[in-house]
Amino acid sequence: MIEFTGITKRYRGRTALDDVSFTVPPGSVTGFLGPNGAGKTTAMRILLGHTRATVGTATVLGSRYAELPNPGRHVGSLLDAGAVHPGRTGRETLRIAARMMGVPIPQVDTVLNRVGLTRREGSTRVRAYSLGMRQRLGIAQALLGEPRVLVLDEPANGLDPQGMAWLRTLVRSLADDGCAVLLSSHLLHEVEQVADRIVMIGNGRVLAAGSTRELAAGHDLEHLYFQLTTPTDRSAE
Ligand SMILES: Nc1ncnc2c1ncn2[C@@H]1O[C@H](COP(=O)(O)OP(=O)(O)OP(=O)(O)O)[C@@H](O)[C@H]1O
Repeated sequence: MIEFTGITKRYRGRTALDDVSFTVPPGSVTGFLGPNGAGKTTAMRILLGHTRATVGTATVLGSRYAELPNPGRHVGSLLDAGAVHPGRTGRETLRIAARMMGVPIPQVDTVLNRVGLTRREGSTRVRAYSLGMRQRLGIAQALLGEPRVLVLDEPANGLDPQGMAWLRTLVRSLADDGCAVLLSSHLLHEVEQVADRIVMIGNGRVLAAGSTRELAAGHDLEHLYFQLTTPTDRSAE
């Protein structure tokens, strides 16, 4: 379970999040939607203890992330797939993470296999990875500790159509096994297919939250999205 309660985040007078409250229940996928700059990554960074909220609390499994013993065993996250040492191989990257989390080393090959990276790709330095391969490695790292909560920021970035279909199946099966999954994306059609619930934010505020079916209400998510989010007039900037 993930719980955001009254989260406000201000950066030098600019409000990135404004009194944001929502939950992500276990056994579900919650799609986190909103235009560029809406505050999705900021909310996830606060949840994962990368930055502090100005006001409010964000908890995961009932505790603040920093208070969880060995958090990687409870919460898997993918925030920036590019933030991996380029000189290490995928397998080395995961082995280091496994040692830090106290995860048995054979689990490294299990997750590499689960994300569809071959043995050869696992032995390749990350600098030679495509965007999609980096994304898969990031997802492998998120899965390493067999967490009950997953926080994935735009995990479909760079994945080809097969990769996106694979990601949908993976995320669905994790939720069906009881995981609470929070997944941000701009790919409305993808989210519509996999998410049980939607939280839509704009300008740092929750615009809509509820079951995907109820929110789409006979239309599709894109319809709702355009109804709720007013595009910024960039020509005026
Ligand atoms: N470290 C920071 N310092 C100042 N402002 C920041 C910082 N991080 C984010 N912001 C601002 O907070 C707001 C929300 O940004 P955030 O990255 O959370 O949006 P997002 O919904 O994830 O966007 P995108 O879809 O483009 O990834 C933006 O106005 C952004 O410029």
